[in-house]
Amino acid sequence: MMRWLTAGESHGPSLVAILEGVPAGVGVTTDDVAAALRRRRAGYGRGARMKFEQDEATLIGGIRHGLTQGGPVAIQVANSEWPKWEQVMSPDPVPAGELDGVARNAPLTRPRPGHADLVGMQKFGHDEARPVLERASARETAARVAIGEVARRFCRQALGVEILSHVVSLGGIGVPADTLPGPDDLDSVDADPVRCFDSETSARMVAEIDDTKKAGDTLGGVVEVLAYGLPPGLGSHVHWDRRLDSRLAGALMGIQAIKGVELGDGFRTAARRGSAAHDEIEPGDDGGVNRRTNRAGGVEGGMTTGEPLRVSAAMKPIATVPRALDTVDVSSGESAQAHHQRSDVTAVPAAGVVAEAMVALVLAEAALEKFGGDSVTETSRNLHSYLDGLAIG
Ligand SMILES: Cc1cc2nc3c(=O)[nH]c(=O)nc-3n(C[C@H](O)[C@H](O)[C@H](O)COP(=O)(O)O)c2cc1C
Ligand SMILES: C=C(O[C@@H]1CC(C(=O)O)=C[C@@H](OP(=O)(O)O)[C@H]1O)C(=O)O
Repeated sequence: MMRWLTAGESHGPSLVAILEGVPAGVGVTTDDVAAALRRRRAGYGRGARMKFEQDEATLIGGIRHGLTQGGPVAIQVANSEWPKWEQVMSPDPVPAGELDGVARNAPLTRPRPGHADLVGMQKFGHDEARPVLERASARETAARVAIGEVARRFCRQALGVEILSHVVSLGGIGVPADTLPGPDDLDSVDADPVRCFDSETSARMVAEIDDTKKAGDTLGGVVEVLAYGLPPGLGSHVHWDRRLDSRLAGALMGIQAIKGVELGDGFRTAARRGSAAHDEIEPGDDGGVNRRTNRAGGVEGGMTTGEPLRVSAAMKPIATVPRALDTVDVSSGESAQAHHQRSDVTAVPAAGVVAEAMVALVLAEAALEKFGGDSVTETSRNLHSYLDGLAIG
């Protein structure tokens, strides 16, 4: 069984993530994790904070000489801005008077619509938003990306699976319907300013980000995660919470600001006739079976089919809108403008990187359920024995 947790606040000393149940022998280094974290910070349209704040990754458990050892993997992602927040976010009580007049400690009493601010204050009994927004902030996704990199490497090394993502729409501008990066295209997607695989569409997205920035507004969009090389049979049809589609949807909806998830052609399939909605099966050259299409996105009956996995996630526009939204100042009960310091115009390219991490964690867990193994070698041997014994394949 694999399980994981993160802890930490946006302006705290560091985030930390623990991933338990990783087999021994996964090759991963500090540089690998740092490179994954850099990918999450990139993307045209991200805000000033991405430039001046650095993620400082430290592997603090479970990895020795570049290989996982079988114990829990713990990764710390420190925040280079911490010294400025040491008093405001101090875990221990701060001596009386020390925070008087400190601007960044001013109570945030104007909750921002679209954030956890207001309902978090109501639920947890806070009179200002700081204790809510510090944990709700998507900076937490840095911790997920760190352990997601371990899961991605396990998927690659034990199963031969490659996971990547690309932006399929941003601010309503979408790629042509047949845009599909292959397993080796991650670097070229990453080289694009908005992580879009179609350069003409990318240029229009960049122009839309520029216009939106001038207008003091923000944008959302859709990312698609692809996984190539999956065996048939991860997940199960036998119960709702064993279905791989259910688990992928939960994992992606668990990313801040994701409001919809689609497997394969998803909502487009709902508008088709049955004869044009499914993936017909035909005999393969090697005595096996082929699919004519992959509209289902590589999952049928809650199980991988062996076709590429395609799962998309829709992100709402950034909620801290520079042209601030209306709210109420809870200290006075009067109408006010929502609190705003700075904002990204869009974080859709970064959301793709986070979505890859979540998919990697789900696939690694599902693979370990199916094949077991306490080492990469053992998982891989079990996978090949299963593939060799497939009655139809
Ligand atoms: C990678 C990433 C970066 C984000 N950056 C910002 C940001 O700069 N400003 C902002 O207001 N929201 C940002 N968000 C979204 C907020 O975290 C999100 O709107 C908030 O958690 C409320 O969304 P929810 O209702 O889905 O929880 C970001 C989300 C992600 C995934
Ligand atoms: C710091 C990160 O993202 C932050 C996520 C975020 C939010 O509300 O989710 C709001 C912004 O923070 P702030 O409003 O404090 O400047 C982003 O910069 C990060 O991704 O590393």
